[in-house]
Amino acid sequence: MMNLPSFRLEGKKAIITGAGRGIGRALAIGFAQSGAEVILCSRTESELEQVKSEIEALGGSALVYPVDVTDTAELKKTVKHIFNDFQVVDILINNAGMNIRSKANDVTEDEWIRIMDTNVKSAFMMSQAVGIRMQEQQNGGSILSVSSVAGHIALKTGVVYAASKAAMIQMTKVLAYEWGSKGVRVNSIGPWYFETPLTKHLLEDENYLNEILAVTPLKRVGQVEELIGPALFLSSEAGSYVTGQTLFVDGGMTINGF
Ligand SMILES: NC(=O)C1=CN([C@@H]2O[C@H](COP(=O)(O)OP(=O)(O)OC[C@H]3O[C@@H](n4cnc5c(N)ncnc54)[C@H](O)[C@@H]3O)[C@@H](O)[C@H]2O)C=CC1
Ligand SMILES: C[C@H](O)[C@@H]1OC(=O)[C@H](O)[C@@H]1O
Repeated sequence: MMNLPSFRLEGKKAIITGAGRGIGRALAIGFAQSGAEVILCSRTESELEQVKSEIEALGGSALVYPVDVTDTAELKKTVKHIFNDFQVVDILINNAGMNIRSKANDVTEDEWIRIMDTNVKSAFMMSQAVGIRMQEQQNGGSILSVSSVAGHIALKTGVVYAASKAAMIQMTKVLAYEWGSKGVRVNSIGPWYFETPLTKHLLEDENYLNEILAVTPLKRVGQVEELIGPALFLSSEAGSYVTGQTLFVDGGMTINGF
């Protein structure tokens, strides 16, 4: 008889950034339904309160910490506040992100700063602030960043966005390398298209959607609920010997078969 690994999160505390809508909201609800006490972070308090209400209606537990993750001082103060309230945090999900889909010829310095600050700097600063505390915890912790297939192959969704997501993949490897001995696992997931407020307008364009489906072996875009399983695997005991990896959740898109 083998000890089957658990995907359950009872007794675990999980911080999720960008938890107010889209992928972050789905992961927050899914992790709460898996037993975790979820700590909801994003700029929009009203969205977070709505997700908190949804989680509580399902019998789960959630707390709201509004924060702009691009403001490092505010981010560090919020993380300190969270640890004062919880003492231990077991899981961090770096999900907050954005995109401005400019062609390379048209990218402005402000666009570069906004995308890199939101997608990469915030993920590193959160990982550092939370990871330093996780290294002091008896059971370490798990950090999961939401990258993208755009960090692995060329897309037409913006060169700066792609660079930011590639940076997250490499950051994942080096943090895993440095923190493994302290029991902190660091991984990322790389989604292809999922219907969220970030992508809804794109996926409503029939021609654009057909282009996506033409390169997607499963011939459909993802549903945000389909990210919960991969995220749970990497964040729970079921993924206890996995670190430094990026799991592409992409309908097969990155295999580029012909
Ligand atoms: N939807 C998709 O097809 C894909 C999304 N992704 C990534 O998944 C993550 C979530 O994307 P979606 O849910 O689609 O986007 P979304 O736009 O629906 O949600 C983004 C979330 O991040 C939060 N956020 C943005 N800037 C913030 C800031 N400065 N401080 C705090 N919170 C902030 C927003 O409030 C929102 O809750 C992003 O990192 C995105 O790059 C990756 C691949 C595909
Ligand atoms: C697959 C990409 O990550 C996806 O493409 C977009 O246009 C959005 O920005 C999503 O991130």
